[in-house]
Amino acid sequence: MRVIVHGGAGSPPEEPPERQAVLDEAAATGADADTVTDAVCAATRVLESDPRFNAGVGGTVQSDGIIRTDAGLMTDDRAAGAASSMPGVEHAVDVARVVKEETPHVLVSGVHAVDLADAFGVDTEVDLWTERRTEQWEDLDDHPDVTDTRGQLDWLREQFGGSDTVGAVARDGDRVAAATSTGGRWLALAGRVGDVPQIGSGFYCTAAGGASATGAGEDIARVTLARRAVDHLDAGRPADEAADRAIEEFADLTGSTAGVIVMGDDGDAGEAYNSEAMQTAVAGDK
Ligand SMILES: NC(=O)C[C@H](N)C(=O)O
Repeated sequence: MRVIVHGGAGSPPEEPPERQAVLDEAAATGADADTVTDAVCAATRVLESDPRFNAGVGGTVQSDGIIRTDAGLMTDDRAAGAASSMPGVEHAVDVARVVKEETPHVLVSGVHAVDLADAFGVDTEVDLWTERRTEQWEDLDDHPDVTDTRGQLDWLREQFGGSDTVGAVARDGDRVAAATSTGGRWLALAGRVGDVPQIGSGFYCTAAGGASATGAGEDIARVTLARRAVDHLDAGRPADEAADRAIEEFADLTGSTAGVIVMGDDGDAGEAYNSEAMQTAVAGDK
């Protein structure tokens, strides 16, 4: 089992060695799993539980002061599941897996996704707030009036941002899986959903390989970044080149910043980003 993980594209992170150690642990945990789906879920769960990353515990806060999580998961047979806008759900990737394996759908959102999580034994009502997020929220000069949507939007445009999303791609022989999980972007409008749970944008997978994207979610969705990277694998390009080309196309089309990890044939792992930083880790045998 070969696994690559990322901890989000963005500005240089605080505590890079400590973050790298968690990414290494996530990749190694995934590489020990029995199936590619178990691998990407296990790797992602490690990152969702670590407060340094913007996924699960430590996710970003939306404009109404609520942390909501999103995730997507896809395998080489084009089976996919995603879940979005879930308050109190640490392991969003497990809910994406429930959607993929237990429902006829590809995306379930909001309180209904939380109910689905609960029905299949995924923990809900988890406290996702960390010290850092509490301080960031309390340090704001003012807080938006949640009853005034237009006023909130004007206020948000000044504050909006985000990084530290997580993702994993695994290959074992012919089998491939890709997963991405996030708290979204800092102070996005309540209910905003980014690229992460959208097939082809935040995650994508075919028999040729898989990809997990991170960065400015609205721009990633506009160009379906993960799909672009996998299309390059499908065209026979090695993983690093597939990732590079996808990011070049993304930058040309949007002028924005993002990163992508890719796993192609025989556990060929690649990555590219045009943000200032993106930490990754690779583990397991080719
Ligand atoms: N940090 C990120 O990668 C954010 C994520 N792509 C989103 O827009 O929700």
